[in-house]
Amino acid sequence: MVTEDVRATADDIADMEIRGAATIARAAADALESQATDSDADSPAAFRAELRAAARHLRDTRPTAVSLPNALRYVLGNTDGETVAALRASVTDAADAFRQQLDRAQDDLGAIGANRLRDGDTVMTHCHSTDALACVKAALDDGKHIEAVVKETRPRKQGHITADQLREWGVPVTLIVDNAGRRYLDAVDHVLVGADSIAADGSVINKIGTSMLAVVARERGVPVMVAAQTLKLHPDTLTGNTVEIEMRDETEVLAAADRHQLGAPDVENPAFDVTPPRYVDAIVTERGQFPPESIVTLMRELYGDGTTEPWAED
Ligand SMILES: O=P(O)(O)OC[C@H]1O[C@H](OP(=O)(O)O)[C@H](O)[C@@H]1O
Repeated sequence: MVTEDVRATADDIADMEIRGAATIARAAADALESQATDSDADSPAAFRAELRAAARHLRDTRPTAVSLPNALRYVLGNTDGETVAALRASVTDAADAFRQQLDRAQDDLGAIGANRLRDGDTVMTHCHSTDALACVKAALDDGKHIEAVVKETRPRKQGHITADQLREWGVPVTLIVDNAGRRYLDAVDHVLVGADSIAADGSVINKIGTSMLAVVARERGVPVMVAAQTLKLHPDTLTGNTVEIEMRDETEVLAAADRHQLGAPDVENPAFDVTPPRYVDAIVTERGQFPPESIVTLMRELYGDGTTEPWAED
């Protein structure tokens, strides 16, 4: 009942062919739309059940980036109608509106984040975040000269994607290994990262290594700026739930051939870590920039006191 298209998108998210919290959210909305378009359900109840099953299948791919369930919630929450045709049209409209909101949020966030960057500043990045890069792009569009020190970001080296994008925009880039982060902090004006989830207490859940970078940035007196549209706010944390940290396959850290050489050490590969709010100077959203401790106010305004799971089985 879940279409091939949805299964393929879910596989691509799980394998990180589709990655980055905002991009995952967009792909999830696209996939629900394609489920609705391809559905041959003969009753509204059957159509809704299919859509929920598709959402569950997508939801089960990666656990940490809250943009994924938030996207599913948005589309399912705006699905309405008395007939299959009306339901189908409402899913398309919801997916469209969601994509537009995503683009607008990133543009608005970029303009706000750019105000923190002065002409001649150098930023240090970790991983690849389209929200973070939107701030750099807006600063460039304002005519500012920005340079970047880009951390490689083991084990999957998403820093290469960041470096490519920045070079394309004409930003001078210095690529460094993760362990060189502290050495280069004295040469930068900001640490600029994205987020996969923001907790109600202002903790930032982002690519593994972010917390270590933030702690040494505080020690060196370099401000840490987190670019995260409100889609990254994790409503479940309002009720005390913690954010699950994805553990990925050990072969991303130790290839099978090397494992053979080394014997059998225990390998752990957490994809994300938690940076406590005291190490973060500002969370930049499309609704303005916030000290991390005050983000809970915005979260309550947008999500109320918790969330529903509209994909749950009847
Ligand atoms: O939404 P945008 O800002 O593009 O990305 C946000 C975050 O998503 C990425 O996770 P992964 O590479 O999918 O594990 C990085 O942790 C990045 O900071």
